Amino acid sequence: MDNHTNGPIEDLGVVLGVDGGTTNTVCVCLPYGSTGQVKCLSRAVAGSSNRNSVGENAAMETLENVMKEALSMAERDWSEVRAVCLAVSGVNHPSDQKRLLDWLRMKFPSHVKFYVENDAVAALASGTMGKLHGCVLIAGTGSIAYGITEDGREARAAGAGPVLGDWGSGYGIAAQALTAVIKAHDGRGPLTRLTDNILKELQLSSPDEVIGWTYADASWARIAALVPVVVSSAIEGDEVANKILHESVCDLADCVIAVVRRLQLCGEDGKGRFPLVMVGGVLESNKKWDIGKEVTKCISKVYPGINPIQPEVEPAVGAALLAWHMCTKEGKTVQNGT
Ligand SMILES: Nc1ncnc2c1ncn2[C@@H]1O[C@H](COP(=O)(O)OP(=O)(O)OP(=O)(O)O)[C@@H](O)[C@H]1O
Repeated sequence: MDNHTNGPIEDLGVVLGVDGGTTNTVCVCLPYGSTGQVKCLSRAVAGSSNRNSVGENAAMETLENVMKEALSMAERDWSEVRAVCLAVSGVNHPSDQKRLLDWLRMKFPSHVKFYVENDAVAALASGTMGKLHGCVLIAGTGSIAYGITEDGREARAAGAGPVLGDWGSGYGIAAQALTAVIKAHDGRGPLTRLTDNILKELQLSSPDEVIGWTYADASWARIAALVPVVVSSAIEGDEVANKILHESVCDLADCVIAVVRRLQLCGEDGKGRFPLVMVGGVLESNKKWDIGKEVTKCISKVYPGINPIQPEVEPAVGAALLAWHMCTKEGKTVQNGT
């Protein structure tokens, strides 16, 4: 996005990038033809836009409102939009994409360019500054690995929810820790410091109360919030917590390895270099038990050419950069008079 001109910047309109999650939806507005560093004109936040969680109508209403708000905060209107990238969780199938594309076409003038994808794509673009090549691993409440080759072949692993094998996610780690507490209590498993540490965190006095706590509200994010307790228990030397974390590291690494293998992102000899963007609270660095670092170590035993990247911008900016790149390509076409 570097521009080496010194004169006034011509106003060429704006692009919108939307990162639509299960909890939050973020929309950023970037000036098209902006210079130097990525500089957002505005940033708006709304609730869930995952149609699987809130239903189709509510999801679309959220998307429309968040784009409207970002435009209004930037003092722009719909007619100035050049391109829109919607990267939304729950977009898993071409029919999901088509529904959103049809909807966007009704909202915007016909010259506007659209790009609709799963939210993992925006996370990848946030680490590669809009270039679609490489792999992204997301480990937050849930987990997913997504990869794309320079010629546009895509693959993903996990991301289907905890019931369908998203081990290594925040939910996966915390659910195993809670299970270990119950097993230790009823004699099926070894004693573990997780018991005292989790009881203290939840302000409960006995493992029996943990059962009531989980039934009271089994939302994935509430359970997943216990991961830092598992990490601190492992740092204290607890074997059960350490085993849970080591197995989770392998599960997360397996997701990336499966995607890289299917796409041959490292070339046929497995030694080529490729960007691996790492996103999500579980991969945040902890000095004494760094899950993200252990995952990259594990992957690099199989694929030594990984280039781990912690993005400096948020996924919504990644989505806006994808929209921006789409315009750039299109801009060249327009200048050529086609
Ligand atoms: N320091 C830490 N070390 C390890 N895990 C952490 C740390 N801080 C937060 N977490 C975990 O990160 C997870 C939340 O991450 P994040 O905010 O990226 O997820 P999310 O956006 O809610 O979920 P998703 O990406 O699945 O939509 C929780 O499981 C939380 O316990």
